[in-house]
Amino acid sequence: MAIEAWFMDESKEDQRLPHRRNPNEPVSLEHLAELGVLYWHLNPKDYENDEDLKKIREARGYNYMDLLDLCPEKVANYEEKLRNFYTEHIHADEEIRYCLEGSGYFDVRDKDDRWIRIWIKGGDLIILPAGIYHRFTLDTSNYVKLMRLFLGEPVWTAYNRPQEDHPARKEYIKSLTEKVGMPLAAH
Ligand SMILES: CSCCC(=O)C(=O)O
Ligand SMILES: [Fe+2]
Repeated sequence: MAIEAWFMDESKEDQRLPHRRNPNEPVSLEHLAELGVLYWHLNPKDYENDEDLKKIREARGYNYMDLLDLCPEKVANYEEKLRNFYTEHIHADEEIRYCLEGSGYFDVRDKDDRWIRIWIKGGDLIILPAGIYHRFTLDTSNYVKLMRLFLGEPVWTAYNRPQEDHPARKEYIKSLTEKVGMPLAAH
């Protein structure tokens, strides 16, 4: 089972609705990989003893881990946090999120600045590269439990758009043009 992703419509309706275009315009995992977005599906049941998760963490150096249970009872300044999550931003580092329960939407910008909506459910682990514009919202189920992973001391600082001069943004743009430029360089 893989995640589902699609190009968003332009409607300003409730952010927790799917916002699919009509007809639906799906986005493949390959397209996401071109943007530097990586994905795994794991078994979230016994995550503390999961060998697959352990391998990914070891391979990528994710020594830090914590859990974020996104519900009003467990999160201080819940509404404000949700507002910040849905404000378009970048980070200086990767954003790594593993969905253990519930579901939600990660929106990322593609090369042409279109929003792609990625529907995360239990078992989905995604990595957003440093410097990619993105945001997050709960869906209509209104609940998600996420594991946050990080390499080293965690830094959660969000830099809201525009950030064209931020080193991570410049580095990300460069990584995209390098990927696109490769076939041309062969001539
Ligand atoms: C709820 S995790 C995703 C939100 C986000 O983009 C962030 O924490 O930076
Ligand atoms: Fe983020």
